[in-house]
Order: sequence, then C-alpha cells, then structure tokens
Amino acid sequence: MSARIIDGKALAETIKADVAGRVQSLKKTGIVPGLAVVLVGDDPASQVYVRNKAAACEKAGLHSRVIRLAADITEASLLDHVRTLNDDDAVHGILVQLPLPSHMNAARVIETIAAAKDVDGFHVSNAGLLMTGQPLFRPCTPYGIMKMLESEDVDLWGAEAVVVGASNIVGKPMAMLMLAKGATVTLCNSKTRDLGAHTRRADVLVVATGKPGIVKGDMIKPGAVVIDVGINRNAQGKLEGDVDFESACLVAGAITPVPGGVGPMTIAMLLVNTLEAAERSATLQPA
Ligand SMILES: Nc1nc2c(c(=O)[nH]1)N[C@@H](CN(C=O)c1ccc(C(=O)N[C@@H](CCC(=O)O)C(=O)O)cc1)CN2
Ligand SMILES: [Mg+2]
Repeated sequence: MSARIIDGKALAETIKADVAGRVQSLKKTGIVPGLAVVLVGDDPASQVYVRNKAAACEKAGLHSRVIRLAADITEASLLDHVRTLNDDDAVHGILVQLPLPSHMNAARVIETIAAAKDVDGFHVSNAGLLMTGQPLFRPCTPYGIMKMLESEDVDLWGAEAVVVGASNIVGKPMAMLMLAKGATVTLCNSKTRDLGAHTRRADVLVVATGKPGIVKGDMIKPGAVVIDVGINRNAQGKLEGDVDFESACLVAGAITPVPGGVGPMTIAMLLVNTLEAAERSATLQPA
C-alpha cells in the first residue's frame, strides 16, 4: 500500500486564486485589504516566512507592510508599534511573527493586537470564541488543515481524531476545529504515555511537535489520514516533518508531504483571514 499524497501547494494556489478574485470585488467598493507583519530580529526561517507572506499578499492584490525591528528592541517599543497599527484604518490584519526574542512576553504582545485585526487568531478573545463554537479568526495552520481534510472528503463526524502536540497555535485550535465537526478528539502532549497506543486508534492523525520522526509507520492505523505539521531541517539541510514519511506511506491512506503540505496552506489561510477582516470592516463603514 502506498498513501495518496495530499498536495497542499496545489490547494493553496486554488485558495489564493479565489482570494484574488474576492479582493478585486472588494476593491470596487474602495477598500484594499491590508496586512501588516511585524518581524522582530533576524531569525532566518522567520525572514523567509515573512517574505513569502508579503509576496503572497502582493500576488493576490492585498496591500502588505512589513515592519522590521531589531532583536534588542524593548517590549514596550514593540507594543507601541502594534498600537499604531491597531489605529491604522488601512491595516485590516496584524500579525507578529513568532518566535519572539526571549526577553519578550509573547502572550502580552499578542493580547495587544486588536482582536478584530488578529488574523493569526491567537488573541485570547479569538481563542475563546473558537472554543465556544463562534470563531472569528481560525488560526491559519489548523484552518488550512481543515481545508485539506475537506478537499479529501474526510468525514470527521464520529471519527477518531488524534492530535500530537498541544501548542496554542496548532494543537489546541486543531482539536477544537475537529471537535466542532463531530470528531472524538484525543490531544496528546509531551507527557503522554505510550503515544503509539493513541496514534494507532486515529482515523485522522495530526502531528505537530517539532520532533522529527516522532511518528513512524507502526504507530499509524492502516488507511488513516496523516497530517504532518513539522518543519525540521536535518543535518544535510533537507526539510523533514515530524512523521517518518517512508514508513508512514506504507500504512496511511493519505499523507501530507514536507515541504509542500501544510506550510503553503498556512499562508493561503492568512490571506483568507485578512480578506475577511477587510470585508467585515466594509460592512461597518458608514454609507
Ligand atoms: N505569527 C505567526 N508565527 C508563526 C506561524 C504563524 O502561523 N503565525 N507559523 C509558523 C511559521 N509559518 C508562518 O508564519 C510558516 C511556516 C512554514 C511555511 C511553509 O510554507 N513551509 C514550506 C517550506 C518552506 C521552507 O522551505 O522553509 C512547506 O512546508 O512547504 C509557511 C509559514 C511559526 N511562526
Ligand atoms: Mg508541509
């Protein structure tokens, strides 16, 4: 058996093309959707992601602004930049690229972003809305994964879904989104005993730990849909996921590759969230 490969890159292109069409319609009302990305420091991976976000915005017709700040900027100064963006009507979406330098309190920074512009969906208000089944912004990576499952016609109603990794930006919102679609969700973390006993029950398995190869083929239920969120660079400089792709392919029914799986969907859903923030702002404007 060899798993079907879920092509996140292709699906992301389709979604971005749809966004581009909706942007053109919105522009006819005089509104140009705008995204501001704040990058603190010079982490090489973050620089690539931020560049890719800006390029994707421009290609789809959104306005994008990147605010690059030195690694040693104070948290107070970063918060001032965020507040200025909160007050800027040309900016519909704001995100602060993570991780932040260690002298900053990321939670405090995220809470300073206006919840109505929090296109990452990380603000406590947005996390709470998601948890209570009334999402405003869904965090981009789990949102992208839901779109991939939808494109594969995966029925979550009554399915066993297992998420490995309980971060605020992927694991926890992922669990909430699948729960809302009727799955029975198990959320595993770094203290979980006998991880394989959980993963082997999964019809849908999402792995987001940052630990390369933590899930191997013998931990997967035959025919399962496996979503690999990990992006790890190995000693040869090659990207690899959290799932051992070779052994997993022999058992899974469908699997996302790394690269070309979840990553491109994260950026596509950021455009969707930014466009929708701008569309909402249009309905709030006086006639
Ligand atoms: N504020 C945020 N910070 C971070 C987020 C986020 O959603 N919001 N997620 C990640 C990084 N990230 C987006 O910011 C991101 C990571 C990877 C990709 C991607 O397209 N990956 C490619 C491979 C790219 C490469 O060659 O390195 C792939 O998987 O095919 C997009 C976005 C942490 N920070
Ligand atoms: Mg991927």
